[in-house]
Amino acid sequence: MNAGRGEPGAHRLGGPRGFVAGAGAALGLTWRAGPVAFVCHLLLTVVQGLLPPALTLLTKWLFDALQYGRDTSGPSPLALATGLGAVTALMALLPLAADYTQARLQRGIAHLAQQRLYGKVNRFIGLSRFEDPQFLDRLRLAQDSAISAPAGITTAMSGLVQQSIAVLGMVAVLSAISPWLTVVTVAAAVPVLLVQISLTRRQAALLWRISPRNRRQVFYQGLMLDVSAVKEVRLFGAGGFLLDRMDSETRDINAAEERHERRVLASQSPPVVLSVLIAAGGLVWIVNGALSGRFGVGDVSAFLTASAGVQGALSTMIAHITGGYQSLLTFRHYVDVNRLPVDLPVPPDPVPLSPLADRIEFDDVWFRYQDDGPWVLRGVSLTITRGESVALVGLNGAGKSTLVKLVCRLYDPTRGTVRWDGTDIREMDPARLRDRISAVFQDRVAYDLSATDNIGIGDLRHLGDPGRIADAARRADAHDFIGELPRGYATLLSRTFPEADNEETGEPSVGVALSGGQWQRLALARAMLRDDRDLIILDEPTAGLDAAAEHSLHERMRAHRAGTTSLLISHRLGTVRRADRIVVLAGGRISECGSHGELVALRGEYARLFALQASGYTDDAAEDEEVAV
Ligand SMILES: Nc1ncnc2c1ncn2[C@@H]1O[C@H](COP(=O)(O)OP(=O)(O)OP(=O)(O)O)[C@@H](O)[C@H]1O
Repeated sequence: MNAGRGEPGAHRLGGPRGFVAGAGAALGLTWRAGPVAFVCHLLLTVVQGLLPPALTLLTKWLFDALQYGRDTSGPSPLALATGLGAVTALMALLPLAADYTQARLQRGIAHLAQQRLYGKVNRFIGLSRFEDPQFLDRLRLAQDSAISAPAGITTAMSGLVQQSIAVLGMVAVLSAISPWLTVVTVAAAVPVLLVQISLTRRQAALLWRISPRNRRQVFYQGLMLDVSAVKEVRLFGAGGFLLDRMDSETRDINAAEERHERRVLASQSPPVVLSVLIAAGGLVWIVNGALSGRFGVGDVSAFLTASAGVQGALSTMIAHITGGYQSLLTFRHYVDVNRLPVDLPVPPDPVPLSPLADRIEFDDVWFRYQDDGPWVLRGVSLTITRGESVALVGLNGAGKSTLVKLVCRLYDPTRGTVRWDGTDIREMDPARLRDRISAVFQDRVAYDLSATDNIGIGDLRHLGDPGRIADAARRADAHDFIGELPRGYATLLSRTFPEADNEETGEPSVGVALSGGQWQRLALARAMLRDDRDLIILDEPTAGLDAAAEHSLHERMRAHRAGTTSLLISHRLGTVRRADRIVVLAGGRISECGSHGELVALRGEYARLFALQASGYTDDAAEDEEVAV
C-alpha cells in the first residue's frame, strides 16, 4: 500500500539508464518550457565558450607583434587591440544576456514542472499515497527539484559545452608551448572530478536522509503559525515545547550537514593542493625558459593565460559536472513521482455508471490501512437499498468513517467487495462514481476562499449560478449569516489572506473569520448543492451546531434526504433514531442492525448507549427540577 516506498539513494539513482532518462526528461521539459529561450541560451553558451581562447590568441599575437614587429601578412597591432577590445566587451556583455535567457527559461521550466507535478498528484485516486511518509518525502524533494533541477541540468550541460570549447582552445594554445605540461594539467583535474562525484552522491543521500526532519521542521513551524493551532498552543503554553522540538530537528539537520561539510573539506583539499603544485611547477619552468631565451614574452603571456585558463575552465567544468549530477540525482524524485503508476487500479474500459436503481452492497468487506496494520473492518456485509436512510453508530474507532471512505473509493477493500447496483465499484470510473455521491465529511474543510467558492466547490457546474448557491445556503441555514457579511457571498472567508482592494479606500483588507458552526453550515451547503446525487453521506453533519440550528437542520435534511439513499454517522443517537435502519459497528463488525424500536427492544449495545445519552438529559432535567423546587 505504500506506493512511494524504496530508498532512492545515490546507488539507485546513479545508474546510467536513470541518468539518461533523467537528463532526457529535463531537456524535454526545458525545450517545452521555452524553445526560443533554449536555443538563444545554447547559442550564447557556444559563443561564450569561444571567447577565452580568442582572447588568449589575440593577446599572444599582440605581444608578438609588439616584440618582434608586424608580420606583413597578419593584422596590425591596432587591429589586434581593437579585436581584444571587442572580445573583452563581449565577455562582459554576453553573460548579462545569458542571465536573462536563463532566468526566462528557469521561470518557464518551474511553471511547467509545477503544473505536471500537481496534475499528477491530482490524478491520484485514493488517499493512501498522501499517508505514506516516504511518498511525502519524495514529493517534497520532487517539488524542490522541479523548480531548480531542470535549470541546473541545462545550465550544467550548456556550461559543459562552453567550458569544453574553452578548454579545447586553451589546450591547443598550451600544447603548442608544452605538450607534457598540458597533459599533467589536464590529468590533475581527474582526481578532483572523482572526489566531487563521490561527494555529490553523498550529498544526494544526505538530502534524502534529512528529508523527514525537514518536513517535521515545517510541521512545527506550521503549528506555531496556524491560527487554529495557535490558540491551543497559547493556552497550553506549548510554544516553547514546539520551538524546542523544531530546534532539535534543526540541530540534527545541521549536525548531519556539518559532518558532510567536514568530509567535503577533507576530500577536496589534496586534489586542490596538487593543482596548485602543478601550476607553480609550470610557472617556474616557463620563467626559466624565458630567462634562457627559449621563450618570448608572447609565449610567457600565452602560457600563463592558457594554463590558468585550462585549470579554471577544468574546475568550472567539474563544478558543472557535479552540479548537473546533483541536479539529476534530485530530479529523479520528480521523474519518479511523475512515473508512479495509478494508486488504485482503474480498468481501461470502465463499466458505465447509471443512477442508483437498486442497492449498494458491502460484501464481506475486510480492510486495514497498512499491510501490516490492524484490521479495521472484519467481514462487514451490509446492503443499503435505494431510498433507504441508514445510520451508522458505534464507539470511537469502530470503523464508521472507514466504511464511508470505501464506498467513495478513497481506498479499496483489502478483501471483499463494494457493489453499486451489483457491479464492483472497482470496475467503474472513480470520478463517475463520486459524481453520484454527496458528502459532508467529519473533518470538513474550511477553504480560505469566498463564501460563493466555499459552497460552489461542492458542484463546480453551479459556481457561476448565484441562485443555486443561495438556495443551497438557505437549505443549510447559512444564507442569513452570509447576507450579513461585508460583501455578502463575495466575502473572503479568511483572516490569513488579503481581500481584493477595498472599493472605498483602495487598500486590501483581510477577510472575515467564521465560527465553527458557521463553517459547518457552509460544508452542509456544499453538500446541498449536490442535491441531485444518489447517495448522501453525512458524517457528524451537525457537529458544532447550536441546538436550534441542529433541530431545524435535521428537519431540512430529512426533507432533503427523502427518497434519496443516505448514510448518516452520528454519536447523537437522538439524531439517528429516525433512520430507516441503524447499524451498530463494534470492533470492525456489525454487531446490531435494525430500526430504533427493534434495537431498543434488543437491549444490546445500541440500547445501552441510547439509555446512557437519554439519562444525561433526564438526570439533568431532574436535577434542575430539584433546584427549582
Ligand atoms: N488513515 C488512517 N491510517 C491508519 N489508520 C487509520 C486511518 N484512519 C483511521 N484509522 C484507524 O481506523 C480505525 C477506525 O477509524 P474510523 O475513523 O473509521 O472510526 P470511526 O468509527 O469513524 O471513529 P469516530 O467515531 O471516532 O469518528 C481507528 O482505529 C483509526 O485509528
